[in-house]
Amino acid sequence: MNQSKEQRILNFVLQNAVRGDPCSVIDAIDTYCSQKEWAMNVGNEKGLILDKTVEEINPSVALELGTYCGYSAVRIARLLKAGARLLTLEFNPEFAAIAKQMIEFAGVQDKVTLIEGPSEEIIPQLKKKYEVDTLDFVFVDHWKDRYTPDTILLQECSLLRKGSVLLADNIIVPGAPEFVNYIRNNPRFQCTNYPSHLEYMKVQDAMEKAVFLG
Ligand SMILES: O=C(NCCCCc1cc2cnccc2s1)c1cc(-c2ccc(F)cc2)cc(O)c1O
Ligand SMILES: [Mg+2]
Repeated sequence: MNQSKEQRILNFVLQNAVRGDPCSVIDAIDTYCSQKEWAMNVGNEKGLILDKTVEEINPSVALELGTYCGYSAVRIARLLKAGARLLTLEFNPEFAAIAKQMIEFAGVQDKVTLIEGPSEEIIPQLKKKYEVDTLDFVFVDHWKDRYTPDTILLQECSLLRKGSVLLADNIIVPGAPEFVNYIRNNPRFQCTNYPSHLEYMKVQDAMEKAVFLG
């Protein structure tokens, strides 16, 4: 049975990065995916926007929708203060298995809770089952047609508080036009657009930051 692309990415990291060094894991994934096989990691250019947003907020509790191979989970977790935590949701069991190994190799497993399942099922469980009060930061990077319903669901589940920050990937490619329309016309959110490029490509993309006003 030949290997998946995601398994090849993990193998490259295991052979080329340094165990316990998140930056070397991030660099190895970016090297592989820019030189060998494209993959839907947020990448280094948009990754720097993610880094700056996380550093600005310094979240105690962060949520990621869409783990994939764990690239952005490692990027976020490496910046979290002692005691802070990241919950990351992945729908695909194969991707979740790769991400678990990636997160452990990077040495950030103590900060990260990887949850397998659909967002619409998991989000309503965050308070009771995962002991979340409110979320300081949400990185939105899953199915593009779930950005809006899940932003509504987060509000319905009282998981956002005044100042909670959402950062959404892929505003242009693949695109999330319904989300852009929803969030920019919603008086309860203060939005900022960050033009960038699709990971590992010269194609325009963007991220959208939305601060919940309560
Ligand atoms: O689809 C993308 N990401 C979503 C996959 C999420 C699956 C999940 C659903 C779900 C539901 N509940 C909980 C957890 C989860 S995880 C994606 C795609 C491209 C892309 C692909 C081809 C292309 F030509 C140009 C860009 C670039 C990107 O940066 C992406 O993020
Ligand atoms: Mg993305």
